[in-house]
Amino acid sequence: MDTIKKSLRHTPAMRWLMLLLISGLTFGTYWFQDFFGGLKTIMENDMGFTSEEFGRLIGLTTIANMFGMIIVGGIILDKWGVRMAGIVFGGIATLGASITALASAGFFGEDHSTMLNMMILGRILFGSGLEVVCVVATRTAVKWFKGYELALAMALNMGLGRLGSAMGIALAPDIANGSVPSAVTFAATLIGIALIMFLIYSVFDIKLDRQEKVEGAEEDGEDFKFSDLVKLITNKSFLFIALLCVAFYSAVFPFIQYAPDILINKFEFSILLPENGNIELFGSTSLGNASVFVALYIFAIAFAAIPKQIKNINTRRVYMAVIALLFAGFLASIWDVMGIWLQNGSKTAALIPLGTIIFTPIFGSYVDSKGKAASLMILGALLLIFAHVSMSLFNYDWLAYLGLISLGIAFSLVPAAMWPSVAKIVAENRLGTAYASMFTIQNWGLGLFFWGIGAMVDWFNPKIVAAKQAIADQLHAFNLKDNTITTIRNGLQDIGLASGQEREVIQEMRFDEISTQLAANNSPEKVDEVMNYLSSLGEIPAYDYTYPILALVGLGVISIYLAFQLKKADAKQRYGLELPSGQTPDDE
Ligand SMILES: C[C@H](NC(=O)[C@@H](N)CCCCN)C(=O)O
Repeated sequence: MDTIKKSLRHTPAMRWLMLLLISGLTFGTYWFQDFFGGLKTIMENDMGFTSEEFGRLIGLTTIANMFGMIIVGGIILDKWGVRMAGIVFGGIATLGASITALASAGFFGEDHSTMLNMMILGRILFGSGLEVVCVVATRTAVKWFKGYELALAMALNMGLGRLGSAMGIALAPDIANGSVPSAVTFAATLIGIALIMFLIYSVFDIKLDRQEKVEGAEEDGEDFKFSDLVKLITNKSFLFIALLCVAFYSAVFPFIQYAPDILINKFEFSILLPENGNIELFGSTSLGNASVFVALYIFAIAFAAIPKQIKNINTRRVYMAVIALLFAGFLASIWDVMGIWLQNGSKTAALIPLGTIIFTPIFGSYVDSKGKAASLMILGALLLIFAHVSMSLFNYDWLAYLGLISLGIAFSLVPAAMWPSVAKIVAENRLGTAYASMFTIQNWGLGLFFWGIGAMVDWFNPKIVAAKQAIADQLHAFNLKDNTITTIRNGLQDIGLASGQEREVIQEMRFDEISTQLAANNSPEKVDEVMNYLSSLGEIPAYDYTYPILALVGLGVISIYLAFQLKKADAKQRYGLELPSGQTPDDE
Protein backbone atom coordinates (compact mmCIF):
# COMPACT_ATOMS: atom_id res chain seq x y z
CA MET A 1 0.00 0.00 0.00
CA ASP A 2 2.87 2.35 0.78
CA THR A 3 4.28 2.24 -2.73
CA ILE A 4 0.80 2.87 -4.24
CA LYS A 5 0.44 6.04 -2.17
CA LYS A 6 3.70 7.34 -3.53
CA SER A 7 2.63 7.30 -7.18
CA LEU A 8 1.41 10.64 -8.53
CA ARG A 9 -1.63 9.19 -10.24
CA HIS A 10 -3.14 8.10 -6.95
CA THR A 11 -3.73 11.73 -5.99
CA PRO A 12 -7.05 12.94 -7.50
CA ALA A 13 -5.91 16.56 -7.95
CA MET A 14 -2.84 15.33 -9.85
CA ARG A 15 -4.91 13.12 -12.17
CA TRP A 16 -7.29 15.95 -13.07
CA LEU A 17 -4.45 18.40 -13.54
CA MET A 18 -2.81 15.92 -15.93
CA LEU A 19 -6.08 15.50 -17.83
CA LEU A 20 -6.28 19.26 -18.25
CA LEU A 21 -2.70 19.40 -19.53
CA ILE A 22 -3.17 16.60 -22.09
CA SER A 23 -6.68 17.55 -23.25
CA GLY A 24 -5.31 20.83 -24.57
CA LEU A 25 -4.05 18.87 -27.60
CA THR A 26 -7.46 17.27 -28.19
CA PHE A 27 -9.18 20.67 -27.92
CA GLY A 28 -6.65 22.51 -30.10
CA THR A 29 -6.43 19.89 -32.86
CA TYR A 30 -10.22 19.47 -33.15
CA TRP A 31 -10.51 23.28 -33.30
CA PHE A 32 -7.91 23.48 -36.05
CA GLN A 33 -9.51 20.57 -37.92
CA ASP A 34 -12.95 22.19 -38.07
CA PHE A 35 -12.67 25.98 -37.74
CA PHE A 36 -12.33 26.58 -41.52
CA GLY A 37 -15.99 25.52 -41.77
CA GLY A 38 -16.98 28.87 -40.24
CA LEU A 39 -14.75 30.77 -42.66
CA LYS A 40 -15.78 29.41 -46.08
CA THR A 41 -17.67 32.52 -47.18
CA ILE A 42 -14.90 34.86 -45.99
CA MET A 43 -12.30 32.68 -47.76
CA GLU A 44 -14.26 33.01 -51.00
CA ASN A 45 -14.75 36.75 -50.65
CA ASP A 46 -11.41 37.70 -49.25
CA MET A 47 -8.99 35.14 -50.69
CA GLY A 48 -10.76 34.11 -53.88
CA PHE A 49 -11.20 30.47 -52.83
CA THR A 50 -13.63 28.34 -54.80
CA SER A 51 -15.60 25.62 -52.99
CA GLU A 52 -13.43 22.98 -54.65
CA GLU A 53 -10.27 24.67 -53.34
CA PHE A 54 -11.81 24.90 -49.89
CA GLY A 55 -12.65 21.18 -50.10
CA ARG A 56 -9.14 20.36 -51.36
CA LEU A 57 -7.58 22.20 -48.40
CA ILE A 58 -9.70 20.29 -45.89
CA GLY A 59 -9.65 16.97 -47.78
CA LEU A 60 -5.88 16.76 -48.17
CA THR A 61 -5.51 17.08 -44.38
CA THR A 62 -6.30 13.35 -44.29
CA ILE A 63 -3.71 12.23 -46.84
CA ALA A 64 -0.93 11.06 -44.50
CA ASN A 65 -3.48 9.11 -42.48
CA MET A 66 -4.89 7.48 -45.62
CA PHE A 67 -1.44 6.07 -46.26
CA GLY A 68 -0.83 4.65 -42.81
CA MET A 69 0.31 7.53 -40.58
CA ILE A 70 -1.99 6.33 -37.78
CA ILE A 71 -0.42 2.87 -38.00
CA VAL A 72 3.13 4.30 -38.05
CA GLY A 73 2.17 6.61 -35.18
CA GLY A 74 0.74 3.68 -33.23
CA ILE A 75 3.97 1.71 -33.66
CA ILE A 76 6.03 4.74 -32.55
CA LEU A 77 3.67 5.26 -29.64
CA ASP A 78 4.23 1.68 -28.51
CA LYS A 79 8.00 1.95 -28.89
CA TRP A 80 8.56 5.44 -27.47
CA GLY A 81 5.63 5.82 -25.08
CA VAL A 82 3.07 8.62 -24.81
CA ARG A 83 5.55 11.33 -23.84
CA MET A 84 7.81 11.20 -26.89
CA ALA A 85 4.95 10.39 -29.28
CA GLY A 86 2.94 13.36 -27.94
CA ILE A 87 5.87 15.73 -28.30
CA VAL A 88 6.81 14.53 -31.82
CA PHE A 89 3.30 14.35 -33.28
CA GLY A 90 2.09 17.41 -31.35
CA GLY A 91 5.16 19.19 -32.75
CA ILE A 92 4.32 18.09 -36.31
CA ALA A 93 0.71 19.32 -35.88
CA THR A 94 1.93 22.65 -34.49
CA LEU A 95 4.44 23.09 -37.31
CA GLY A 96 1.74 22.34 -39.88
CA ALA A 97 -0.73 24.71 -38.26
CA SER A 98 1.93 27.46 -38.17
CA ILE A 99 2.74 26.97 -41.87
CA THR A 100 -0.99 27.20 -42.69
CA ALA A 101 -1.26 30.43 -40.69
CA LEU A 102 1.84 31.97 -42.28
CA ALA A 103 0.68 30.95 -45.75
CA SER A 104 -2.78 32.49 -45.21
CA ALA A 105 -1.07 35.77 -44.27
CA GLY A 106 0.93 35.74 -47.52
CA PHE A 107 4.29 34.95 -45.88
CA PHE A 108 5.33 32.56 -48.68
CA GLY A 109 3.96 34.74 -51.47
CA GLU A 110 0.75 36.61 -52.07
CA ASP A 111 -0.42 35.03 -55.30
CA HIS A 112 -3.42 32.76 -54.98
CA SER A 113 -1.81 29.45 -55.93
CA THR A 114 1.21 29.92 -53.62
CA MET A 115 -1.10 30.73 -50.73
CA LEU A 116 -3.36 27.77 -51.46
CA ASN A 117 -0.54 25.28 -51.96
CA MET A 118 1.36 26.36 -48.86
CA MET A 119 -1.83 26.29 -46.79
CA ILE A 120 -2.43 22.77 -48.09
CA LEU A 121 1.15 21.77 -47.20
CA GLY A 122 0.56 23.10 -43.68
CA ARG A 123 -2.71 21.19 -43.40
CA ILE A 124 -1.05 17.96 -44.61
CA LEU A 125 1.56 18.29 -41.87
CA PHE A 126 -1.12 19.18 -39.34
CA GLY A 127 -3.13 16.12 -40.42
CA SER A 128 -0.05 13.92 -40.02
CA GLY A 129 -0.03 14.74 -36.32
CA LEU A 130 -3.75 15.05 -35.70
CA GLU A 131 -4.93 11.46 -35.35
CA VAL A 132 -1.88 10.23 -33.46
CA VAL A 133 -2.17 13.12 -31.02
CA CYS A 134 -5.77 12.10 -30.30
CA VAL A 135 -4.66 8.50 -29.65
CA VAL A 136 -1.86 9.81 -27.38
CA ALA A 137 -4.39 11.80 -25.34
CA THR A 138 -6.64 8.73 -24.92
CA ARG A 139 -3.71 6.47 -23.99
CA THR A 140 -2.43 9.04 -21.50
CA ALA A 141 -5.85 9.23 -19.88
CA VAL A 142 -5.79 5.42 -19.53
CA LYS A 143 -2.29 5.60 -18.04
CA TRP A 144 -3.38 8.00 -15.27
CA PHE A 145 -6.99 6.99 -14.70
CA LYS A 146 -7.05 3.18 -14.94
CA GLY A 147 -8.66 1.90 -11.77
CA TYR A 148 -10.12 5.35 -11.13
CA GLU A 149 -12.57 7.65 -12.99
CA LEU A 150 -11.48 6.45 -16.46
CA ALA A 151 -14.91 6.72 -18.17
CA LEU A 152 -15.40 10.27 -16.86
CA ALA A 153 -11.88 11.27 -17.90
CA MET A 154 -12.47 9.87 -21.42
CA ALA A 155 -15.82 11.69 -21.67
CA LEU A 156 -14.20 14.97 -20.58
CA ASN A 157 -11.34 14.55 -23.05
CA MET A 158 -13.62 13.64 -25.99
CA GLY A 159 -16.02 16.41 -24.89
CA LEU A 160 -13.18 18.92 -25.03
CA GLY A 161 -12.48 17.78 -28.59
CA ARG A 162 -16.10 18.39 -29.54
CA LEU A 163 -16.01 21.73 -27.71
CA GLY A 164 -12.94 22.63 -29.79
CA SER A 165 -14.84 21.80 -33.00
CA ALA A 166 -17.90 23.77 -31.90
CA MET A 167 -15.96 26.83 -30.75
CA GLY A 168 -13.73 26.74 -33.84
CA ILE A 169 -16.72 26.76 -36.21
CA ALA A 170 -18.77 29.26 -34.21
CA LEU A 171 -16.10 31.77 -33.27
CA ALA A 172 -13.86 31.75 -36.34
CA PRO A 173 -15.96 34.42 -38.15
CA ASP A 174 -15.88 36.67 -35.02
CA ILE A 175 -12.12 36.22 -34.66
CA ALA A 176 -11.49 36.72 -38.38
CA ASN A 177 -13.63 39.86 -38.54
CA GLY A 178 -13.34 39.83 -42.31
CA SER A 179 -9.68 38.73 -42.43
CA VAL A 180 -8.94 35.00 -42.62
CA PRO A 181 -5.28 35.06 -41.34
CA SER A 182 -6.33 36.33 -37.88
CA ALA A 183 -8.56 33.29 -37.36
CA VAL A 184 -5.93 30.86 -38.71
CA THR A 185 -3.20 32.39 -36.54
CA PHE A 186 -5.46 32.18 -33.49
CA ALA A 187 -6.22 28.49 -34.20
CA ALA A 188 -2.51 27.71 -34.72
CA THR A 189 -1.63 29.50 -31.48
CA LEU A 190 -4.09 27.26 -29.63
CA ILE A 191 -2.19 24.16 -30.78
CA GLY A 192 1.10 25.84 -29.80
CA ILE A 193 -0.26 26.50 -26.30
CA ALA A 194 -1.52 22.90 -26.15
CA LEU A 195 1.97 21.66 -27.04
CA ILE A 196 3.48 23.74 -24.23
CA MET A 197 0.89 22.24 -21.86
CA PHE A 198 1.92 18.78 -23.07
CA LEU A 199 5.58 19.60 -22.43
CA ILE A 200 4.69 20.56 -18.87
CA TYR A 201 2.75 17.29 -18.61
CA SER A 202 5.87 15.41 -19.74
CA VAL A 203 7.73 16.44 -16.58
CA PHE A 204 5.05 14.71 -14.49
CA ASP A 205 5.00 11.76 -16.90
CA ILE A 206 8.73 11.17 -16.30
CA LYS A 207 8.10 11.23 -12.58
CA LEU A 208 5.16 8.84 -12.85
CA ASP A 209 7.19 6.43 -14.99
CA ARG A 210 9.91 6.36 -12.35
CA GLN A 211 7.37 5.74 -9.60
CA GLU A 212 5.34 3.15 -11.50
CA LYS A 213 8.45 1.17 -12.42
CA VAL A 214 8.95 0.77 -8.70
CA GLU A 215 5.42 -0.59 -8.58
CA GLY A 216 6.13 -2.78 -11.59
CA ALA A 217 3.26 -1.29 -13.63
CA GLU A 218 3.32 -1.84 -17.39
CA GLU A 219 1.75 0.07 -20.28
CA ASP A 220 -1.12 -1.81 -21.91
CA GLY A 221 0.30 -3.68 -24.89
CA GLU A 222 -1.98 -2.95 -27.84
CA ASP A 223 0.69 -2.97 -30.58
CA PHE A 224 -0.21 -2.84 -34.26
CA LYS A 225 0.44 -6.21 -35.97
CA PHE A 226 -0.09 -6.95 -39.67
CA SER A 227 -0.87 -10.59 -38.83
CA ASP A 228 -3.70 -9.29 -36.61
CA LEU A 229 -4.93 -7.11 -39.47
CA VAL A 230 -5.30 -10.15 -41.74
CA LYS A 231 -7.31 -11.94 -39.05
CA LEU A 232 -9.47 -8.87 -38.52
CA ILE A 233 -10.46 -8.31 -42.12
CA THR A 234 -11.56 -11.88 -42.51
CA ASN A 235 -13.99 -11.33 -39.62
CA LYS A 236 -17.37 -10.34 -41.10
CA SER A 237 -18.60 -8.40 -38.05
CA PHE A 238 -15.39 -6.38 -37.95
CA LEU A 239 -15.55 -5.72 -41.66
CA PHE A 240 -19.11 -4.41 -41.44
CA ILE A 241 -18.41 -2.20 -38.44
CA ALA A 242 -15.24 -0.79 -40.07
CA LEU A 243 -17.13 0.02 -43.29
CA LEU A 244 -19.98 1.50 -41.26
CA CYS A 245 -17.40 3.72 -39.55
CA VAL A 246 -16.26 4.99 -42.97
CA ALA A 247 -19.76 5.56 -44.37
CA PHE A 248 -21.21 7.12 -41.21
CA TYR A 249 -18.36 9.49 -40.37
CA SER A 250 -18.04 10.52 -44.05
CA ALA A 251 -21.65 11.65 -43.92
CA VAL A 252 -21.12 13.59 -40.69
CA PHE A 253 -17.67 15.24 -40.44
CA PRO A 254 -17.73 16.67 -44.00
CA PHE A 255 -21.32 17.83 -43.53
CA ILE A 256 -20.34 19.72 -40.37
CA GLN A 257 -17.50 21.38 -42.29
CA TYR A 258 -19.98 22.71 -44.89
CA ALA A 259 -22.97 23.18 -42.55
CA PRO A 260 -22.50 26.96 -41.98
CA ASP A 261 -22.30 27.51 -45.76
CA ILE A 262 -25.35 25.28 -46.35
CA LEU A 263 -27.40 27.18 -43.74
CA ILE A 264 -26.29 30.53 -45.21
CA ASN A 265 -26.90 29.60 -48.84
CA LYS A 266 -29.92 27.35 -48.63
CA PHE A 267 -31.77 28.64 -45.56
CA GLU A 268 -30.64 32.27 -45.64
CA PHE A 269 -29.03 32.21 -42.21
CA SER A 270 -26.81 35.20 -41.43
CA ILE A 271 -23.07 35.13 -42.20
CA LEU A 272 -22.07 37.51 -39.41
CA LEU A 273 -23.88 38.18 -36.16
CA PRO A 274 -25.67 41.51 -35.91
CA GLU A 275 -24.35 43.75 -33.07
CA ASN A 276 -27.17 42.76 -30.69
CA GLY A 277 -26.30 39.09 -31.19
CA ASN A 278 -23.02 39.39 -29.32
CA ILE A 279 -22.38 38.76 -25.66
CA GLU A 280 -19.77 40.95 -24.05
CA LEU A 281 -17.35 39.84 -21.35
CA PHE A 282 -14.60 42.15 -20.06
CA GLY A 283 -15.25 44.40 -23.05
CA SER A 284 -14.66 41.60 -25.58
CA THR A 285 -17.39 40.03 -27.69
CA SER A 286 -15.16 37.09 -28.75
CA LEU A 287 -14.56 36.30 -25.09
CA GLY A 288 -18.26 36.77 -24.29
CA ASN A 289 -19.41 34.50 -27.14
CA ALA A 290 -16.74 31.93 -26.23
CA SER A 291 -17.91 31.89 -22.61
CA VAL A 292 -21.36 30.67 -23.71
CA PHE A 293 -19.77 27.56 -25.26
CA VAL A 294 -17.63 26.91 -22.19
CA ALA A 295 -20.70 27.25 -19.96
CA LEU A 296 -22.70 24.86 -22.20
CA TYR A 297 -19.81 22.36 -22.04
CA ILE A 298 -19.76 22.53 -18.23
CA PHE A 299 -23.54 22.01 -18.07
CA ALA A 300 -23.34 19.10 -20.54
CA ILE A 301 -20.69 17.34 -18.46
CA ALA A 302 -22.56 18.17 -15.25
CA PHE A 303 -25.74 16.57 -16.66
CA ALA A 304 -24.34 13.62 -18.54
CA ALA A 305 -21.06 12.47 -17.03
CA ILE A 306 -20.90 13.50 -13.35
CA PRO A 307 -24.15 11.92 -11.98
CA LYS A 308 -22.68 8.42 -12.50
CA GLN A 309 -20.02 9.29 -9.95
CA ILE A 310 -22.62 10.04 -7.26
CA LYS A 311 -23.53 6.75 -5.63
CA ASN A 312 -26.25 7.93 -3.21
CA ILE A 313 -29.54 8.21 -5.11
CA ASN A 314 -30.93 11.09 -3.00
CA THR A 315 -27.75 13.11 -3.30
CA ARG A 316 -27.87 12.50 -7.05
CA ARG A 317 -31.45 13.78 -7.26
CA VAL A 318 -30.63 16.94 -5.32
CA TYR A 319 -27.57 17.44 -7.51
CA MET A 320 -29.60 17.06 -10.73
CA ALA A 321 -32.27 19.49 -9.46
CA VAL A 322 -29.63 22.13 -8.62
CA ILE A 323 -27.96 21.74 -12.03
CA ALA A 324 -31.35 21.93 -13.80
CA LEU A 325 -32.18 25.14 -11.93
CA LEU A 326 -28.81 26.70 -12.72
CA PHE A 327 -29.20 25.71 -16.36
CA ALA A 328 -32.69 27.22 -16.58
CA GLY A 329 -31.31 30.47 -15.10
CA PHE A 330 -28.42 30.46 -17.57
CA LEU A 331 -30.73 29.85 -20.53
CA ALA A 332 -33.08 32.65 -19.41
CA SER A 333 -30.15 35.06 -19.21
CA ILE A 334 -29.07 34.39 -22.81
CA TRP A 335 -32.52 33.67 -24.32
CA ASP A 336 -32.73 36.67 -26.65
CA VAL A 337 -29.19 36.26 -27.93
CA MET A 338 -29.77 32.54 -28.54
CA GLY A 339 -32.69 33.46 -30.81
CA ILE A 340 -30.27 35.47 -32.95
CA TRP A 341 -27.60 32.73 -32.86
CA LEU A 342 -30.14 30.22 -34.16
CA GLN A 343 -30.41 32.35 -37.30
CA ASN A 344 -26.64 32.50 -37.82
CA GLY A 345 -24.89 29.88 -39.99
CA SER A 346 -21.77 29.11 -38.00
CA LYS A 347 -23.31 29.47 -34.53
CA THR A 348 -26.13 27.06 -35.41
CA ALA A 349 -23.82 24.54 -37.14
CA ALA A 350 -21.62 24.51 -34.02
CA LEU A 351 -24.51 23.12 -31.99
CA ILE A 352 -24.07 19.71 -33.72
CA PRO A 353 -20.71 18.84 -32.08
CA LEU A 354 -21.75 20.66 -28.91
CA GLY A 355 -24.91 18.54 -28.56
CA THR A 356 -22.88 15.33 -28.68
CA ILE A 357 -21.13 16.30 -25.42
CA ILE A 358 -24.37 15.74 -23.57
CA PHE A 359 -25.92 12.95 -25.66
CA THR A 360 -22.94 10.62 -26.24
CA PRO A 361 -22.43 9.77 -22.52
CA ILE A 362 -26.21 9.34 -22.07
CA PHE A 363 -26.46 6.91 -25.01
CA GLY A 364 -23.21 5.29 -23.83
CA SER A 365 -24.82 4.52 -20.46
CA TYR A 366 -27.87 3.12 -22.23
CA VAL A 367 -25.71 0.81 -24.35
CA ASP A 368 -23.82 -0.29 -21.22
CA SER A 369 -26.94 -1.15 -19.27
CA LYS A 370 -29.42 -2.27 -21.95
CA GLY A 371 -27.29 -3.25 -24.96
CA LYS A 372 -29.02 -2.99 -28.39
CA ALA A 373 -25.85 -1.53 -29.94
CA ALA A 374 -26.46 -2.89 -33.46
CA SER A 375 -30.10 -1.74 -33.42
CA LEU A 376 -29.04 1.72 -32.24
CA MET A 377 -26.58 1.93 -35.14
CA ILE A 378 -29.51 1.17 -37.49
CA LEU A 379 -31.53 3.93 -35.78
CA GLY A 380 -28.56 6.31 -36.07
CA ALA A 381 -28.28 5.61 -39.81
CA LEU A 382 -32.03 6.24 -40.22
CA LEU A 383 -31.74 9.59 -38.42
CA LEU A 384 -28.79 10.43 -40.66
CA ILE A 385 -30.87 9.80 -43.78
CA PHE A 386 -33.74 11.90 -42.39
CA ALA A 387 -31.31 14.73 -41.57
CA HIS A 388 -29.75 14.89 -45.02
CA VAL A 389 -33.03 14.41 -46.92
CA SER A 390 -34.66 17.20 -44.91
CA MET A 391 -31.83 19.57 -45.77
CA SER A 392 -31.32 18.63 -49.42
CA LEU A 393 -34.78 18.09 -50.89
CA PHE A 394 -36.73 20.63 -48.82
CA ASN A 395 -36.44 24.31 -48.13
CA TYR A 396 -38.18 24.81 -44.77
CA ASP A 397 -36.33 26.30 -41.82
CA TRP A 398 -38.27 24.21 -39.27
CA LEU A 399 -37.35 21.03 -41.17
CA ALA A 400 -33.71 22.12 -41.31
CA TYR A 401 -33.72 22.53 -37.50
CA LEU A 402 -35.29 19.07 -37.14
CA GLY A 403 -32.66 17.72 -39.53
CA LEU A 404 -29.84 19.28 -37.52
CA ILE A 405 -31.24 17.87 -34.27
CA SER A 406 -31.51 14.40 -35.89
CA LEU A 407 -27.95 14.67 -37.12
CA GLY A 408 -26.78 15.67 -33.63
CA ILE A 409 -28.57 12.65 -32.12
CA ALA A 410 -27.18 10.29 -34.80
CA PHE A 411 -23.68 11.72 -34.24
CA SER A 412 -24.05 10.90 -30.53
CA LEU A 413 -25.79 7.58 -30.94
CA VAL A 414 -23.61 5.81 -33.48
CA PRO A 415 -20.21 6.51 -31.83
CA ALA A 416 -21.71 5.59 -28.41
CA ALA A 417 -22.79 2.22 -29.85
CA MET A 418 -19.95 1.68 -32.34
CA TRP A 419 -16.77 2.05 -30.29
CA PRO A 420 -17.77 -0.26 -27.39
CA SER A 421 -18.98 -2.80 -30.00
CA VAL A 422 -15.50 -2.93 -31.53
CA ALA A 423 -14.23 -3.93 -28.10
CA LYS A 424 -16.74 -6.83 -28.09
CA ILE A 425 -15.80 -8.04 -31.57
CA VAL A 426 -12.03 -7.75 -31.21
CA ALA A 427 -9.81 -9.32 -28.54
CA GLU A 428 -8.22 -6.78 -26.20
CA ASN A 429 -4.69 -7.40 -27.52
CA ARG A 430 -5.88 -6.58 -31.06
CA LEU A 431 -7.81 -3.41 -30.19
CA GLY A 432 -4.90 -1.12 -31.12
CA THR A 433 -4.72 -2.71 -34.58
CA ALA A 434 -8.51 -2.59 -34.94
CA TYR A 435 -8.85 1.12 -34.11
CA ALA A 436 -5.79 2.07 -36.21
CA SER A 437 -7.10 0.25 -39.28
CA MET A 438 -10.62 1.65 -38.80
CA PHE A 439 -9.32 5.23 -38.53
CA THR A 440 -7.08 4.66 -41.58
CA ILE A 441 -9.93 3.67 -43.89
CA GLN A 442 -12.16 6.29 -42.26
CA ASN A 443 -9.69 8.90 -43.52
CA TRP A 444 -10.20 7.69 -47.11
CA GLY A 445 -13.91 8.42 -46.83
CA LEU A 446 -13.35 11.74 -45.08
CA GLY A 447 -10.80 12.92 -47.65
CA LEU A 448 -13.08 11.99 -50.53
CA PHE A 449 -16.14 13.76 -49.14
CA PHE A 450 -14.38 16.83 -47.70
CA TRP A 451 -13.01 17.45 -51.18
CA GLY A 452 -15.91 15.97 -53.15
CA ILE A 453 -18.64 18.15 -51.64
CA GLY A 454 -16.70 21.32 -52.49
CA ALA A 455 -16.06 20.07 -56.01
CA MET A 456 -19.75 19.24 -56.43
CA VAL A 457 -20.79 22.72 -55.24
CA ASP A 458 -18.64 24.26 -57.99
CA TRP A 459 -19.79 21.70 -60.55
CA PHE A 460 -23.51 22.37 -59.97
CA ASN A 461 -23.19 26.16 -59.66
CA PRO A 462 -20.78 27.27 -62.41
CA LYS A 463 -22.40 30.65 -63.10
CA ILE A 464 -22.59 31.67 -59.47
CA VAL A 465 -18.95 30.64 -58.88
CA ALA A 466 -17.81 32.69 -61.89
CA ALA A 467 -19.95 35.71 -60.94
CA LYS A 468 -18.75 35.68 -57.33
CA GLN A 469 -15.14 35.56 -58.45
CA ALA A 470 -15.59 38.32 -61.00
CA ILE A 471 -17.28 40.59 -58.45
CA ALA A 472 -14.70 39.85 -55.74
CA ASP A 473 -11.84 40.45 -58.23
CA GLN A 474 -13.40 43.75 -59.26
CA LEU A 475 -13.80 44.85 -55.64
CA HIS A 476 -10.21 43.84 -54.84
CA ALA A 477 -9.02 45.87 -57.83
CA PHE A 478 -10.47 48.97 -56.19
CA ASN A 479 -9.08 50.37 -53.04
CA LEU A 480 -12.48 50.40 -51.39
CA LYS A 481 -11.49 53.16 -48.99
CA ASP A 482 -10.78 55.52 -51.87
CA ASN A 483 -13.81 54.65 -53.95
CA THR A 484 -17.27 56.10 -53.83
CA ILE A 485 -20.33 53.91 -53.96
CA THR A 486 -20.85 55.14 -57.52
CA THR A 487 -17.43 53.83 -58.61
CA ILE A 488 -18.18 50.44 -57.07
CA ARG A 489 -21.57 50.33 -58.77
CA ASN A 490 -20.13 51.31 -62.13
CA GLY A 491 -17.37 48.73 -61.76
CA LEU A 492 -19.91 45.99 -61.08
CA GLN A 493 -22.01 47.15 -64.01
CA ASP A 494 -18.94 46.96 -66.24
CA ILE A 495 -18.37 43.27 -65.48
CA GLY A 496 -22.03 42.71 -66.21
CA LEU A 497 -21.43 43.93 -69.72
CA ALA A 498 -18.43 41.66 -70.22
CA SER A 499 -18.79 38.23 -71.74
CA GLY A 500 -18.34 35.01 -69.84
CA GLN A 501 -20.26 32.68 -67.57
CA GLU A 502 -20.68 35.29 -64.86
CA ARG A 503 -22.46 37.68 -67.20
CA GLU A 504 -25.93 36.21 -66.75
CA VAL A 505 -25.85 36.55 -62.98
CA ILE A 506 -24.30 40.02 -62.90
CA GLN A 507 -26.63 41.46 -65.51
CA GLU A 508 -29.55 40.56 -63.25
CA MET A 509 -28.22 42.79 -60.46
CA ARG A 510 -30.30 45.78 -59.39
CA PHE A 511 -27.57 48.38 -59.31
CA ASP A 512 -29.60 51.25 -57.83
CA GLU A 513 -30.60 49.12 -54.89
CA ILE A 514 -26.98 48.06 -54.40
CA SER A 515 -25.78 51.68 -54.18
CA THR A 516 -28.57 52.68 -51.80
CA GLN A 517 -27.84 49.74 -49.51
CA LEU A 518 -24.08 50.20 -49.54
CA ALA A 519 -24.49 53.90 -48.76
CA ALA A 520 -26.95 53.06 -45.96
CA ASN A 521 -24.35 50.73 -44.50
CA ASN A 522 -21.74 53.46 -44.09
CA SER A 523 -19.78 52.60 -47.24
CA PRO A 524 -18.15 49.29 -46.20
CA GLU A 525 -14.39 49.20 -46.56
CA LYS A 526 -13.79 45.46 -46.83
CA VAL A 527 -14.46 43.28 -49.86
CA ASP A 528 -15.98 40.68 -47.55
CA GLU A 529 -18.48 43.22 -46.20
CA VAL A 530 -19.57 44.35 -49.68
CA MET A 531 -19.93 40.74 -50.81
CA ASN A 532 -22.02 39.95 -47.74
CA TYR A 533 -24.30 42.91 -48.42
CA LEU A 534 -24.72 41.79 -52.00
CA SER A 535 -25.59 38.26 -50.85
CA SER A 536 -27.99 39.49 -48.19
CA LEU A 537 -29.77 41.60 -50.82
CA GLY A 538 -30.09 38.48 -52.95
CA GLU A 539 -27.97 40.17 -55.65
CA ILE A 540 -25.53 37.27 -55.65
CA PRO A 541 -27.62 34.09 -55.85
CA ALA A 542 -27.02 31.33 -53.33
CA TYR A 543 -25.32 28.02 -54.13
CA ASP A 544 -27.61 25.10 -54.80
CA TYR A 545 -26.54 22.43 -52.30
CA THR A 546 -29.22 19.85 -53.26
CA TYR A 547 -26.96 17.30 -54.98
CA PRO A 548 -23.93 17.57 -52.68
CA ILE A 549 -26.18 16.82 -49.68
CA LEU A 550 -28.00 14.08 -51.62
CA ALA A 551 -24.63 12.34 -52.01
CA LEU A 552 -24.54 12.19 -48.21
CA VAL A 553 -28.01 10.61 -48.21
CA GLY A 554 -26.39 7.85 -50.30
CA LEU A 555 -23.88 7.33 -47.47
CA GLY A 556 -26.80 7.10 -45.03
CA VAL A 557 -28.36 4.35 -47.15
CA ILE A 558 -25.03 2.47 -47.23
CA SER A 559 -24.76 2.92 -43.45
CA ILE A 560 -28.17 1.41 -42.84
CA TYR A 561 -27.36 -1.58 -45.06
CA LEU A 562 -24.08 -2.13 -43.21
CA ALA A 563 -25.74 -1.77 -39.81
CA PHE A 564 -28.30 -4.47 -40.77
CA GLN A 565 -25.51 -6.73 -42.06
CA LEU A 566 -23.63 -6.17 -38.81
CA LYS A 567 -26.68 -7.20 -36.80
CA LYS A 568 -27.06 -10.34 -38.93
CA ALA A 569 -23.36 -11.22 -38.67
CA ASP A 570 -23.47 -10.70 -34.92
CA ALA A 571 -26.42 -13.05 -34.58
CA LYS A 572 -24.26 -15.73 -36.27
CA GLN A 573 -20.92 -14.93 -34.66
CA ARG A 574 -22.48 -14.32 -31.22
CA TYR A 575 -20.48 -11.32 -30.00
CA GLY A 576 -23.51 -10.10 -28.05
CA LEU A 577 -23.69 -6.63 -29.57
CA GLU A 578 -27.35 -6.47 -28.57
CA LEU A 579 -26.59 -7.38 -24.95
CA PRO A 580 -25.63 -5.12 -22.04
CA SER A 581 -21.98 -4.58 -21.27
CA GLY A 582 -20.35 -7.58 -19.59
CA GLN A 583 -22.97 -10.11 -20.85
CA THR A 584 -22.39 -12.69 -23.59
CA PRO A 585 -24.95 -14.82 -25.49
CA ASP A 586 -23.68 -17.84 -23.54
CA ASP A 587 -24.92 -16.27 -20.27
CA GLU A 588 -28.51 -16.41 -21.55
C1 LIG B 1 -13.76 8.86 -31.80
C2 LIG B 1 -13.94 9.51 -33.12
N1 LIG B 1 -12.65 9.92 -33.61
C3 LIG B 1 -12.37 9.83 -34.90
O1 LIG B 1 -13.16 9.41 -35.70
C4 LIG B 1 -11.02 10.30 -35.31
N2 LIG B 1 -10.52 9.47 -36.36
C5 LIG B 1 -11.18 11.71 -35.84
C6 LIG B 1 -10.25 12.64 -35.27
C7 LIG B 1 -10.34 13.91 -36.08
C8 LIG B 1 -10.99 15.02 -35.38
N3 LIG B 1 -11.92 15.78 -36.16
C9 LIG B 1 -14.87 10.70 -33.00
O2 LIG B 1 -14.40 11.84 -33.04
O3 LIG B 1 -16.08 10.43 -32.87
